[in-house]
Amino acid sequence: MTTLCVRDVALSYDGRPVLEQVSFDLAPGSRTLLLGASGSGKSSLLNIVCGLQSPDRGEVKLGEEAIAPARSAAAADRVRQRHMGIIFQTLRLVSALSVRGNLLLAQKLQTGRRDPALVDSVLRELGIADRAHARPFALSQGEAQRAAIARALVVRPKLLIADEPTSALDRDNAHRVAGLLLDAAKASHASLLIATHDERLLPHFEKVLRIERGRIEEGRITA
Ligand SMILES: Nc1ncnc2c1ncn2[C@@H]1O[C@H](COP(=O)(O)OP(=O)(O)OP(=O)(O)O)[C@@H](O)[C@H]1O
Repeated sequence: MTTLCVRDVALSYDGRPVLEQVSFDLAPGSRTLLLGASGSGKSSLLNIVCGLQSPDRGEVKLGEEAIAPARSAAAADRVRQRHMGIIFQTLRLVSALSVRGNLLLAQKLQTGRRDPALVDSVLRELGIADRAHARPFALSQGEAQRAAIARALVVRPKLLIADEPTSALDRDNAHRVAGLLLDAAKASHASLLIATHDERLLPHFEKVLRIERGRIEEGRITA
């Protein structure tokens, strides 16, 4: 069984190819790094996987649900909202709301309903239950990062995606955040896909997808 299936995806900007024949699968509960130099196409590929951007060619499916080509942009949005948790490089917490308010809002927007018990349990899982009523500006960097991870988990996603979660961090904090993401994905039984150029994360992952000159090379991490 596969969580995510990407087949022969291609993308060009203004006639300049960025992705060519990109194919890979993610198994349920798998942990995968998407590695590539700056400008290699990682964010473009994540956008395509999330249904935020359409490829020129190719297919993307999450389970049985089509993301590309999608019946409509709204159909792709629905798959993303119901089944994906996304942690952006800039955390994008709403400053007017508490941490708990941010999580409840995300849940309502993505699923149409609030589940306060699930929100409280995710806050506990991430170790920030005691900061539930704090506003984002009052959080430490580490707490804000946990809040952003917690927000991605309140829909119990099948796929948890993070874009460059550690590039601005020192070594210890990079490993700590990687550990948090791995634990969070495991607790939610989600597949984890992290796009990064931070090779320090390699030891935490079982599979690596390397983008080079628009193509993906797939490898298993054995060390
Ligand atoms: N909307 C766009 N229009 C034209 N070119 C674009 C657009 N978005 C990205 N590009 C170009 O496509 C290439 C891939 O960009 P992308 O952001 O996907 O790479 P990346 O691997 O995520 O880079 P980084 O690690 O620096 O964030 C880059 O050369 C970028 O300049």
